[in-house]
Amino acid sequence: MNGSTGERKTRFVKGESSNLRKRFSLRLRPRLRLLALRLKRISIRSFFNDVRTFLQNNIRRVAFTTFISVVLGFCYLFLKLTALPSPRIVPYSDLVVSLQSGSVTKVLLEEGSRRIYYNRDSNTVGDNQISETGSRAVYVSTEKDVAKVENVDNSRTDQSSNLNLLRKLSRAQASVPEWQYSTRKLDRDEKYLLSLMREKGVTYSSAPQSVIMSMRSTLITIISLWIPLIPLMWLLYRQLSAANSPARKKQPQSQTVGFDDVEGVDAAKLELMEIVLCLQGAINYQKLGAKLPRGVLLVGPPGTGKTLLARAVAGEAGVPFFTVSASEFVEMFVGRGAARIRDLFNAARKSAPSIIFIDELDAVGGRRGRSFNDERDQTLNQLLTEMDGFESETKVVVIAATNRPEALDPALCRPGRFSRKVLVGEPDEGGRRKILAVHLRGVPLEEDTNIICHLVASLTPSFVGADLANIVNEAALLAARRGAETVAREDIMEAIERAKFGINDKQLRPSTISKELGKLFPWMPSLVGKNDRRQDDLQGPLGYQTLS
Ligand SMILES: Nc1ncnc2c1ncn2[C@@H]1O[C@H](COP(=O)(O)OP(=O)(O)OP(=O)(O)O)[C@@H](O)[C@H]1O
Repeated sequence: MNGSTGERKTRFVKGESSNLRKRFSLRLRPRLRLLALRLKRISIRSFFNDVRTFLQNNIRRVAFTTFISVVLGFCYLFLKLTALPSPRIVPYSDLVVSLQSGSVTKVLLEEGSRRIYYNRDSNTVGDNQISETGSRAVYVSTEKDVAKVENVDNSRTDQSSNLNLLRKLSRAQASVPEWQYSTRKLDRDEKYLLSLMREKGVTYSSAPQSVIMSMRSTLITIISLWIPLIPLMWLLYRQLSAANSPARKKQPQSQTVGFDDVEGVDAAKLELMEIVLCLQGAINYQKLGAKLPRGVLLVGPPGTGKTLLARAVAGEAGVPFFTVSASEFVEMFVGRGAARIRDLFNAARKSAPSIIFIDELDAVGGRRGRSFNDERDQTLNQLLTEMDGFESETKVVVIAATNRPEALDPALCRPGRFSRKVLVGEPDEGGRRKILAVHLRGVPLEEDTNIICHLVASLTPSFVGADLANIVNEAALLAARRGAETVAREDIMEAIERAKFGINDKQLRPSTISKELGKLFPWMPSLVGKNDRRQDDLQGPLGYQTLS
């Protein structure tokens, strides 16, 4: 019986180990093979190349991180090397009681602080105090330990405990501080303390804190203060660096847009033409004692071409053009927006004659005192000051655009600032025709451009320049989707329909989408084939199978 159970056991163990081996071969082997393959593919040279390119791209960050790590490393080393066993901190009354009992041997009064260090005669220290002190006061018990060791040695009852005690003793001696106790001095008690020490014949002296120790405590204070401040500093740094980044620094742009590119806003064009002529010096306004208009405010609904007009002014005048959106001045930190306005105007003054264009002026030019946003008010004040600060001969014109002139602070619109307001309204039919002609310039049409312009202009009342530009673009895209060489009338009609009513249901039908996708990606038979076959309830949410 026993033999058979033993056999079964060995068979069972064998079976288990073979199972394990199977599992190993099934799970681990392929993985190991894959890992080996991957490791083979990684060449050391490419790895070093990657590291080099990473370092080249992030040299500043790497240098900064290394510097911080080295500094922290040094701090750690310094703290570690200068670490001394600290004395036990006790209440002031303990010092007085010890002095009275005559157990104090030596006292040091630290200069420049209220700290007092003292030592006691260890023979008079009670057992209860030793246990109380814990790890810090192991040194207090050194002599007692010696006595204990001797006793234990004599009796030779337990050699291992003897060894343990010896080890403990050596560790204790290594951590013996110069001063056993430390306390804080009480105000107006020096006289009593001194008289008590004299009376008991205690050795006392005073000394300044050692340089290393004062450095150590300063370092600890700095580190403990800075660590919680780091996230805040990081936030501040990011804000400031974002504000001062080269991308944000205003560079003048040379414009390639001219008045020929802006149509349907003839009255506004005429007004601005005068400024162009003044900047070019074609009109001698100074001879008659006139001043160059400081600011021009373009007012009108969105998409009517205000930005385009401002660009055209710069393009026609051939002067540097500084363009900003007023929302760029809205900063988190008080004073940053104002500083950026100052920078912008300084840069424009340096490259005068020049044009500054501020888009969406209402973002900073809203009435002051309406909100608690002090930062915005400061930015606006700075803008007002800068516009006042132009000398009469400085040829810098500020053009601003807004859709909400009623929201602007009245101080912005007074003469000398944005005194000239130019309305850029919705174009009439003739205007729309001209705008379409501008945008159809580079588009190959099946029919005559004039006919298309007339047709589209008549079908799009209340459309602005941006809408018309969008219609032309959509039509071209639809034609490209068809694979056509030219834009047909149908494409334009569909683009108008889309602009007016959005993309309709008919176009969104699954079959339509699959057909369109099939046309766009004819090399994907899976897409075309499956979609043609599967127009039933098994289709995906978009009416076609997934590409995978
Ligand atoms: N009068 C126009 N002539 C030609 N193109 C125009 C005209 N108006 C608008 N566009 C087209 O619309 C686009 C957007 O126009 P733009 O940015 O100048 O409008 P905006 O009035 O400044 O709008 P917003 O008030 O929203 O900033 C232009 O890039 C241009 O293609």
